[in-house]
Amino acid sequence: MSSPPGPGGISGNVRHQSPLLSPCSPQTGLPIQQLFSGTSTATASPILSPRRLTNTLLMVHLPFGLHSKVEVRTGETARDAISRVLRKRCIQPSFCHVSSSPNPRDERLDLQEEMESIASRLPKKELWVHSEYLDTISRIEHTFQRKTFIPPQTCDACKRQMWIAYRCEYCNVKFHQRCSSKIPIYCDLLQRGGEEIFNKLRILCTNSNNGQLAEEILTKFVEPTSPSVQVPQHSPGEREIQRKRAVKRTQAPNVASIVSPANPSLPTVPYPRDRSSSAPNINAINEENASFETERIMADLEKRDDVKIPSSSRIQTGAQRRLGNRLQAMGGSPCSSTSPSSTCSSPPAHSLHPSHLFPNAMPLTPPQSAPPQKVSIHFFRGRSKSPGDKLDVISILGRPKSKKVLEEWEIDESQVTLHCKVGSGSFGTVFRAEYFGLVALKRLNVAEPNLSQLQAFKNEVALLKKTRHPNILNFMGWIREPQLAIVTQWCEGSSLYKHIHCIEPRKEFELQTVLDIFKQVALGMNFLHSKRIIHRDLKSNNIFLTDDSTIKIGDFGLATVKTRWSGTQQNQQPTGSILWMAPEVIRMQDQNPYTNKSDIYSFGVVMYEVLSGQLPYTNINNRDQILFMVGHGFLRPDPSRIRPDCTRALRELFERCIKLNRDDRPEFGELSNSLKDIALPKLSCSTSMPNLHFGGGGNSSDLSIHGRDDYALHRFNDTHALNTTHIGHMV
Ligand SMILES: Nc1ncnc2c1ncn2[C@@H]1O[C@H](COP(=O)(O)OP(=O)(O)OP(=O)(O)O)[C@@H](O)[C@H]1O
Ligand SMILES: [Zn+2]
Ligand SMILES: [Zn+2]
Repeated sequence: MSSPPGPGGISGNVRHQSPLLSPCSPQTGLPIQQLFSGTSTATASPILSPRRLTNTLLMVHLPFGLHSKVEVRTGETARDAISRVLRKRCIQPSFCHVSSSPNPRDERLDLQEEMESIASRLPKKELWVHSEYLDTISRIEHTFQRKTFIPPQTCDACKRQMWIAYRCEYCNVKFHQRCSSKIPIYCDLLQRGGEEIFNKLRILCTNSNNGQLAEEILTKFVEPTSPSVQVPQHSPGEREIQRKRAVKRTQAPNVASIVSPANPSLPTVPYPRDRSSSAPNINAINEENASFETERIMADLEKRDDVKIPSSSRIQTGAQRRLGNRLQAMGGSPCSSTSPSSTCSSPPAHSLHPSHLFPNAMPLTPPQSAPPQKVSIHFFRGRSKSPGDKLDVISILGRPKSKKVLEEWEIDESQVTLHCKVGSGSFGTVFRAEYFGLVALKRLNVAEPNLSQLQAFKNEVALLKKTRHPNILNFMGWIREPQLAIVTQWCEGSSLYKHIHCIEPRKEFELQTVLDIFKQVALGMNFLHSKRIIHRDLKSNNIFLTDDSTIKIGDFGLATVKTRWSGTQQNQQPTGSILWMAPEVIRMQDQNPYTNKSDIYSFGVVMYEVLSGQLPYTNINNRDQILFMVGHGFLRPDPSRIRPDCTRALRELFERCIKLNRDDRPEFGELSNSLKDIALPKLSCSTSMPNLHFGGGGNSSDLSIHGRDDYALHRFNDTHALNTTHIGHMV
């Protein structure tokens, strides 16, 4: 996999300028002062140098307000050490220089020098990587506006048509809300063009270390009509665009006035920039213009001997090129340097490069040290919203009330009549309701979903739509306002949990019924797994028994929502009910411990509930102790509690499902077949184990919070103690 370059970077298949090379490159023609690029030097060979760590860390301040700690390694040059950090963040080293002060105009450091000796001279152990150039042409955050596109346009991420979507006012990247995780993290201001960027680049040309770069870009992109550049013949359409663009230029404000030398720590160029100074121009002509310009410049650059254009760029479409940074042609290194000291050790942030946008796109997560708000959902508020506006579902997904257009499977809540609250789980509250018949409406506990939560919700809804199976609870739609909710088929017959643990007098299923329940659950789960859906919360509470003796599995899907909803806790702590959690889920050592096999484990616990008529570990009042012991394999549901008429084959299946090592557990397909093969003795139950009629216990008062207190004890976050005398089985 080739790693994506950062702003101004080039893609991985281009011969790169190693940071090991010296600063004077005849190949690129870049100025000598660009210390990060250059030709080879005899000094500093980190391949041969010993890599002893000195235990010293330097704080390195990076462009875009990022920062990072850099390990000082014996024998490593500053160029190698800092390049490594920059590439991780998809920032092109050749556009940067380093100094020991926050002022970009202060003296630069010689990057041939070893980090160790530089560090010894720095009292505060701090370095600054400056790039006035990058800071002028890009920034870390976009400014998104929700827009209606008439006629529809193409999403830059998924390439599908879009009518209502988002567009960055500055770089013109446009995308469906659902595609937001695939757009680049850096906003490419050159995409917008215009007088402002033109002026800034002009100032850079004369005043900055990045002067030559700025000039190249200025002549190649922003000022195509400059006399130094041959302008190819445009079509009549292009000429019209050029004409309109010229008009726009004359109207654009003179940004020189925003340059403020008042603060001595700031350079005399707009650094940092003031972006509120001019109204953004987001008209379509600009977009088209950017596209023509980019394509023309790319074609022009391709003819140059000293510039290597990545082949991926040649086959890009106009839209991709708009997103891709034309600067990639101007020299620099790909992320995947051959230098052993400059490989990317962590997933890079988004860059402007199109290859980053499309396949293998990473979620829109800021680099570790980036201020989180910069890429947060708050950019989706748009400027037109009043400052006090709360970010809620409506503001993100909202449309004018008068023109309510429902999306696929979306239900208008005014069409639903709520009857009563049935109960609440870890991530929502369930209501019995009426929507063309009885339904269950689950309102999700989320007042202010962030973008990834909303996205997760929509993704989950897309999954729910695929689930049509007799043993899977029917999904009927979702509700946007006033609160995110899902609507499913109603199960009058109540859950397996209530049948086993709550409804009095306690009844026990006939063994044939037990087998039937297991078979149906296994069929439903096998179907879910065939659709690549992991339930993650399979338990007797989520298995419903209907009047016609059919089992329905509910509460699957929304799995991502279940974990993401808990925000930053996501990967540190399992959420939900602990008794059904597989040991590997409890341990949470993997990034994602949920697999088909963790569902199988949960099914094993359900088998235990049905076969023993009780919950596991009811003798242990301490939840942490249960977690610790189950997680380490010291405790498991006690097979000796299983009813005596249970066949050996069934018992063995149960024991396989709860194996500590998940590889030792079966899949639901195999389990289904094994259950089919189980033959029961003719007289399987005593008079103390009456058959259960699925329809029993199913009136609306039974459906209230009946049994919830009992059940709540087993939730992960509950602090009550358990108080029964049955024992768990120590392994
Ligand atoms: N489709 C349905 N028909 C009938 N009752 C339902 C339906 N869906 C949920 N319920 C009931 O509503 C209550 C709350 O369900 P909910 O899914 O919110 O919690 P849970 O499954 O117990 O816990 P969690 O969601 O944390 O796993 C439960 O008692 C459940 O049996
Ligand atoms: Zn899209
Ligand atoms: Zn942008």
